[in-house]
Amino acid sequence: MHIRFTKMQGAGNDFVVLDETRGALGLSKAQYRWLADRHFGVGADQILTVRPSPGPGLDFEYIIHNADGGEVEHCGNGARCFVRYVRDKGLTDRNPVRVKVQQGELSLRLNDDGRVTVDMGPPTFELGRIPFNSQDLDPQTRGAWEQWPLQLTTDRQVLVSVLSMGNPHAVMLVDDVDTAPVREWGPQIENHPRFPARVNAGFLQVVDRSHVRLRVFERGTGETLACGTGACAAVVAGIRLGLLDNEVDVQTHGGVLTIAWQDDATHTAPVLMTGPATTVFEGEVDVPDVD
Ligand SMILES: N[C@H](CCC[C@H](N)C(=O)O)C(=O)O
Repeated sequence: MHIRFTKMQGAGNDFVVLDETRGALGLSKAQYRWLADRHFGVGADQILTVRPSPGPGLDFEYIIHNADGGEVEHCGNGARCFVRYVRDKGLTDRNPVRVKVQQGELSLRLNDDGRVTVDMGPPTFELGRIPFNSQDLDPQTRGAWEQWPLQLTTDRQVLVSVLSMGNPHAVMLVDDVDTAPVREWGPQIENHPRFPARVNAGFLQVVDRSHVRLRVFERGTGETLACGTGACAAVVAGIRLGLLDNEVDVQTHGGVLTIAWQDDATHTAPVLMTGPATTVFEGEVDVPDVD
């Protein structure tokens, strides 16, 4: 199948963007995986698809597939590229743009300085909705685990704060992200049996109350240069642990994301993420009928 695509990146998290506003491409999981493949395909962390509005009050539907071909609930860096794409392609002149994702709706605003601010919605802490499997735990232990951080047994005991930004995250505090065992522990946490849908594993170094460093071993992709939902999850965890103020610059290998969360006793305030979104090149390719 011959397709056109746009290559984009947000803080080094890179994407192939597909336009299905004039008709569905009907790609298979294997074809998404091929598009993401950095040797046999185009190469990307995720594949983003723009689809027509699914209903009133919404401008588009936003679909995300990981490099392993699996469809997922959310991609924060991708959301910033999404609004850059639909505006640059003349698919809308609205600002902000409202899009439907699996778990809800997002508002995406292109700022005058070229950065993009996304209202990522509120975090979710209820273990069953992350999802985090705690059925075998007695209610008292389970209740305690709701209070964070949770003990995970990998090849050693690790403490993680678990939450959802629409997609699942486990955030672990480390002294130095440069020496953190991301490649060793990332896959163990990603595939831990406590996470029936797997999980994105964040490694968070607190520099001061408004600056952190972060590496994320992403579910279905591996370590990326930046993870937008991971930056949101890490800052939310840091604020709830009393380590961070309510606006934080997150230094990733690919750039800086600014995350703001005005937490209160209900923990239901929306998380705002601001960062870059860049078009790298336009392309077209014959996607093979892989399976
Ligand atoms: N790997 C993530 C999806 C992409 C998230 C990340 N690229 C972002 O910017 O939020 C997951 O499986 O939930």
